[in-house]
Amino acid sequence: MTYILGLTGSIGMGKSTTARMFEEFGCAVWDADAAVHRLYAEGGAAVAPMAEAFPGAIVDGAVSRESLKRIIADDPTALRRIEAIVHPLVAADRAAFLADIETDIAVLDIPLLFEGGHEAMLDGTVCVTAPAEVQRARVLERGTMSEAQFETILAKQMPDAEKRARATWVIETRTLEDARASVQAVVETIRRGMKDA
Ligand SMILES: CC(C)(COP(=O)(O)OP(=O)(O)OC[C@H]1O[C@@H](n2cnc3c(N)ncnc32)[C@H](O)[C@@H]1O)[C@@H](O)C(=O)NCCC(=O)NCCS
Ligand SMILES: Nc1ncnc2c1ncn2[C@@H]1O[C@H](COP(=O)(O)OP(=O)(O)OP(=O)(O)O)[C@@H](O)[C@H]1O
Repeated sequence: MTYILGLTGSIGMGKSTTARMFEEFGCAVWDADAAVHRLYAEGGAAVAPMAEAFPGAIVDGAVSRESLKRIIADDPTALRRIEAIVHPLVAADRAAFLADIETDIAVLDIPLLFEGGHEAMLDGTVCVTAPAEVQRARVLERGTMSEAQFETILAKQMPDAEKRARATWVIETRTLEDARASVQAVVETIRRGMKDA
């Protein structure tokens, strides 16, 4: 039996970094953002439907994130239409990953886990968190997003406090050492529970 653990947290809270730690402890990880990257790449399943809905978003046979960000900035309702195309394709990618699992724990890194109503398919959830000013500084330091783009994404996400309240476990991502210790504790708790069950 595989324990299916959802991993979430708001933008820049440390999901990808924490997901790699779960890998270090022997969990298989599926990353929703990485799935979107595959779908947007040349030959990816999202290219044709996106080309139909947003012809201006296609550059060199792939969906361009830079173009999409401009489209969303001009028309915030575009994000919903993008999601309607992308999310069913992401769900199919996730189902293919889950069909092939050989580890005792599978981690699904899903930015919009609670917003998307994915809890029913999960055995437990982890929310990664850091103070709001740390989050803002991390996202803006990356230099891939303007302050306005950050605000648009943030406004669409469930507040951090609500995510923390809904999660089975909360992991603070202020330091790598503390986060790694928390990941280890979660993995051990799950493995103990599986042995007892
Ligand atoms: C808006 C886009 C173009 C921004 O691309 P960019 O490369 O700059 O950022 P990236 O994809 O790494 O997203 C950064 C973070 O923003 C947040 N975010 C992304 N998409 C969304 C969304 N639809 N709603 C709320 N938050 C989102 C997530 O926390 C994500 O980790 C891109 O995220 C996109 O095409 N999103 C629509 C597809 C989607 O819903 N993806 C979410 C994962 S299923
Ligand atoms: N435990 C931690 N201690 C210190 N810094 C961290 C920790 N976790 C993540 N970070 C830093 O925070 C930034 C964001 O981390 P990461 O890319 O993992 O977040 P994310 O939630 O996956 O982001 P996004 O939602 O944008 O995809 C990175 O610069 C990373 O180095």
